[in-house]
This record gives sequence, C-alpha cells and structure tokens, in this order.
Amino acid sequence: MMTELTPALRARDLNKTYGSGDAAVHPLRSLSIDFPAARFTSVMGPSGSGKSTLLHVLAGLDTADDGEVTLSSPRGETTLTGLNEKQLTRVRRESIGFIFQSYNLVPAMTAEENILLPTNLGGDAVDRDFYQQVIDRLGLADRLSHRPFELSGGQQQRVAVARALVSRPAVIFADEPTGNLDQTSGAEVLGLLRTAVDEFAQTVIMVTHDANAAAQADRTVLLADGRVAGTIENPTASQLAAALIEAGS
Ligand SMILES: Nc1ncnc2c1ncn2[C@@H]1O[C@H](COP(=O)(O)OP(=O)(O)OP(=O)(O)O)[C@@H](O)[C@H]1O
Repeated sequence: MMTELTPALRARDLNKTYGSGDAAVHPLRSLSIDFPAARFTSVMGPSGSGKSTLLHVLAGLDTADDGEVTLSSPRGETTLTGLNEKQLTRVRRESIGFIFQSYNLVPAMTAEENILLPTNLGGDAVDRDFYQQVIDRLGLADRLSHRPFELSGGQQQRVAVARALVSRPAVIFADEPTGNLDQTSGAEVLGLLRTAVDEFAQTVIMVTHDANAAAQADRTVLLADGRVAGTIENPTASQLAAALIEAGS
C-alpha cells in the first residue's frame, strides 16, 4: 500500500552532458530528487536549467549518462535506468502519461481514437465509466469524432489531457501544458491535473514558466544549472515570481 510519503519517482545522481570540451552543456548535474506519490509538483527554473531534460529522463523518453530513476506504482517498483527500449515502452504504456505543450495528437485519428490509443496499445479494456467521466468533465462529448485539425488549441489540449488520464497512469508528466493556451483553457487544464491528484491519487509533475500555473501545485522544485536550487511547499505565485527573479530567469 502506498502512502503519501512514498515517492512515486526517485531520481539519484543524474548526470547528462551534451557536446564536449568548451562546447559541453550539462543539463543535469548530480541531480537527486524525490517526487511524492499522489502529489502535484511543479518544476520551474531559468531557460536552459534542465527542466525538460529532467522530465524526459524521469518519463523514460530520454536517458541520463548515469544515475538512477526508480518508479513506484501500484504495479510495483521499477528502475527505469538500465531497461531496454521494449521494456521502457511497456512501463510508459502501463504507468506514465505525458502531456506536451504542442499536444502531440495523431493527426489522422479522431479525438476518441487519440484518447483511447494508449489504453488500446496496452491491450487493456477501457474503463467505460471512467472514460465517460473524463469526457464529460472535459466537455469533449460533442467533439469525439473530430480530427485534431478541426479542434481549437484548447480542445486539442483537452484531448491530450484526456489521453493522459483515461488509462489511469500512476504518474502524469506535463511539459508546459498551458504554454499555448488562453487563460480560460489553461485554467481548465490545471484544474484537471489537480483533479487527477485529488480525486484519482495520480502523481503529477509539471514543468512551467508561469508562476500562476506553478502555484496550483502542492510543491515547486526550482532548478538552476542542472541542479535542484530549492523546493517550496504550498507555493504562492508571488513567492515563485520572487524566487525566479533571484534565480536569474
Ligand atoms: N538534444 C540536445 N542537444 C544538445 N543540447 C541540448 C539538447 N537538448 C537540450 N540541450 C541543452 O541542454 C540544456 C537544457 O535544456 P532543457 O530543454 O532541459 O532546458 P529547459 O530548462 O527545459 O529550458 P526551457 O525553459 O528554455 O525550455 C540547454 O542548454 C539546451 O540547449
């Protein structure tokens, strides 16, 4: 049984370097951090501080040069580092949802087909009651047969959020999920991420530049130069804005 103190994700001594010599860039420098289960964590930091790299490594979409990432879910504990691509694909399907700034929907598929894609790929039966709940909550019921190009940006992101929620992954990653949205659509997406945590005990980790968005989380991790520069519990937008100015963003 997981308690809220159990980390859903544990990262230890992650290093990543691009290039070499004078041109070397270090998006991750001996970075260690825990992300508690059933909590909403936002990640902020100056441009180039390593936020997206960290998210991709935690989600098994990219690999670190060394260090360890361990995922704990109701299915058990898995060390992602060291898995081959096939094993990683399986873990991502079973336990991880990802929401991108640019939605990343399959253009030839309808909204419904996009939403059900991860569940179908995993070979799992769709929980129709939960699916209906998500669709109703997202106001997507009359958009399900539309393809992405027939949807507004806000609607496309709602489809992407539904896709990440419906298979009920233990951890949902979101990289600037509100970056392309107007304020109303952005608030809606953030509300849904909160619901995933508060009602469905999922773990959410979200990268954002927006202090107001970040303040919706239970905790904010501040990155600077590939390292954890600090964490703020129950952050407020003004606290985060001040911290970012201090970090030089
Ligand atoms: N594939 C790559 N090849 C070379 N350098 C890379 C690559 N991906 C990222 N970097 C570099 O690694 C550093 C960290 O990038 P990352 O995208 O993780 O930062 P970030 O904090 O998410 O930035 P932003 O807020 O601008 O999105 C940057 O200096 C970036 O240029």
